[in-house]
Amino acid sequence: MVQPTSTVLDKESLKNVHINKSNVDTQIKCILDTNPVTSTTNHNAWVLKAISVIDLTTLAGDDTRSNVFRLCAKAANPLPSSILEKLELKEKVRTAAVCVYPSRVKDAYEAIKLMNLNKEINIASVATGFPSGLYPFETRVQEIKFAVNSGATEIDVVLDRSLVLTGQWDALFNEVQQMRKACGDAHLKVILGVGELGSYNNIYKASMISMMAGADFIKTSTGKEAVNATLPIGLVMCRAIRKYYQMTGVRIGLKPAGGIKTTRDAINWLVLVYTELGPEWLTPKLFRIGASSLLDELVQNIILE
Ligand SMILES: O=C[C@H](O)COP(=O)(O)O
Repeated sequence: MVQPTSTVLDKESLKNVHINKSNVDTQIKCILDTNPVTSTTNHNAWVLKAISVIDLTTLAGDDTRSNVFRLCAKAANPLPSSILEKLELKEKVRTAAVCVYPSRVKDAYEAIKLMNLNKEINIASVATGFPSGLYPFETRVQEIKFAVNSGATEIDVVLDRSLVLTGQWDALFNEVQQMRKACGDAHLKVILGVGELGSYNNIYKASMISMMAGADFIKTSTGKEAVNATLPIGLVMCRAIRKYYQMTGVRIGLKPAGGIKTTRDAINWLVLVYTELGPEWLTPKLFRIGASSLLDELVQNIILE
């Protein structure tokens, strides 16, 4: 669990952040020119890596206990036996977590307990007035406690974007710090809602403030905004994570989420993180992909010879 580090970093220093959009776009083009897929074995290794970092998500108004049970079964056994037999894998492949609404956490907890996989599959819950964050602070914090008490081990909170858009950095820091406290031992992922933050500078600053206030992960989006996880935005967040690591020695995770649907999308994100943060970030402890419809596509793209 990451502790708040406001004493290490000075919030005032964020005033001089200027991120140049055309530089970001050029750098993304260079990164994506590096195609890591060089053979069938290597292609499958990237696909399996992508599966292992998925937070398998259902965040729909019609979510029920039974579809959460099905989601958990899929997270536990994402590959059909026909593929398992052909690949002869040494290690079991599972997704890193499932991600649900607070009221469905109990169902996920019971499903995962039934399979005896509590230590292998994390249970993430969205909270704090997902997706807008525009609810009273008291109820937002109560949602965190409710989800933790129901069995969530990871909490994906949303920021109140208005605090970013009006430059209320201290208020933002205080809110995230209190959310961190409410999580107790659960990991805190802070969803920035990047598509509604107005500029790359704001995305960078909100990333820094969230990390200073104790986020274990910074996450791009709820999946409900018009603009969700894009690679240029991912690059800006990686740069903030790298800067934070250089200044504190603490590694914070990245979770792109929202609109990641294809094998190419997933591999591009892995390449971005590998290039910008290094191979040590390509583990479920430091990298997740939040997605509701990516898994089937990845499984279909495993090449069997
Ligand atoms: O947190 C995860 C996102 O809500 C998933 O978005 P998606 O449904 O576009 O994959």
